[in-house]
Amino acid sequence: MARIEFRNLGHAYGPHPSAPSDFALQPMNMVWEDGGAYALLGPSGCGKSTLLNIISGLLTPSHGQVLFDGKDVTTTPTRGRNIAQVFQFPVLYDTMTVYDNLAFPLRNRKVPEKEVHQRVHEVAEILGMSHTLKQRASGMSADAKQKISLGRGLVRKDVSAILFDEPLTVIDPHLKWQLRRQLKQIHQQLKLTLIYVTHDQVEALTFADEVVVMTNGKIVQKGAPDALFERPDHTFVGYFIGSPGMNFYPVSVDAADERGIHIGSHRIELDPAQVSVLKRAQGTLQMGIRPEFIELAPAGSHGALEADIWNVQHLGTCQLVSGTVAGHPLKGKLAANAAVQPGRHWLRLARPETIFFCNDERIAR
Ligand SMILES: Nc1ncnc2c1ncn2[C@@H]1O[C@H](COP(=O)(O)OP(=O)(O)OP(=O)(O)O)[C@@H](O)[C@H]1O
Repeated sequence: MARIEFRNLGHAYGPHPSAPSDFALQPMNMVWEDGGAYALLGPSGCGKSTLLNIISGLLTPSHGQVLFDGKDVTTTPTRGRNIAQVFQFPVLYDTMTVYDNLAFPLRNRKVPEKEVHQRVHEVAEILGMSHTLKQRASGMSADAKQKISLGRGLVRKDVSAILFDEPLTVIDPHLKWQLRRQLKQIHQQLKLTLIYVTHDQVEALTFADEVVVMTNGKIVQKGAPDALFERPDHTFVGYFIGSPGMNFYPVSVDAADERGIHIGSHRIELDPAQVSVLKRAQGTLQMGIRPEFIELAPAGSHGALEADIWNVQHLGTCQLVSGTVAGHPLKGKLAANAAVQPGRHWLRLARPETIFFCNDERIAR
């Protein structure tokens, strides 16, 4: 396994890039630690495949360097990088048995048959495929074939990293959940460097130790799943992670007011320390609060505003309320036993978990 480092690495598909929008991947410095389990999460077109293809060597970056354990591999082709890849759709030999498919990457590297036998059985056991080893791949379901592809990615112990590009797309939802857990276990047992590309936050958050969130060719945060939820560094992370995502409100400050801020024409009281951070910031200010942290509050109380709630949905463990506050949309997850019905209610929006952003970047929590 390897430590992978990007040094000022970026990529533009067209010639002579100048503006940030010319880059599919904005120049960045970044380290993927040896043995780390990473998820690369972002919407379609944000640059995930470009980044993965640069690591695997399918694409040479237009800017900067890629290093594996300190060695510059920027122009080294894929076969010289010792990378295993698992794609969205099964890549295997239909006419071969499951055993021979799993053994292929090892035999290709001239691994002794005894070791092949041991490793194939180990991986088949982990994936729950031991009973199918003698079957031909051709007659198997799409799920089973993709499991074989996963196995082919996992079978070699000597790879620098294993790259997964949305590997569970064709898998049935129940099996998806099982496989995600298996992949996590495999990582814990084997300590492989795994990079898992997905646009599905549940997949990313359950699989990875560290989630790397991308938008518009830029990494906006790299962190543990709970950090992304509790302390998003960027409004995009607040919006993209969570279900529903964070609520955002535009904020203005008044030089003479040390204890409050405004959302439109509505004043909300904050701690003076928070107000002073906002006053020093130069740029567009926003307040972000996750639906999970909103609570009912007494009329006119500290940190609260009056909201117009037009829908209450009982979800068993909580009540999902939808409405508006100060003319902006609001989603809140209130306690299952909270006394709430459609109508006007005071809600506490400024809480210890509330985040303030300036020009989309977190400046205070
Ligand atoms: N071969 C190419 N030539 C020109 N532009 C490209 C090429 N491949 C990708 N792009 C552009 O680069 C940007 C990033 O694309 P990329 O495929 O890396 O995103 P992605 O996050 O992997 O998206 P998806 O999840 O849809 O695969 C997009 O704007 C895309 O249109």
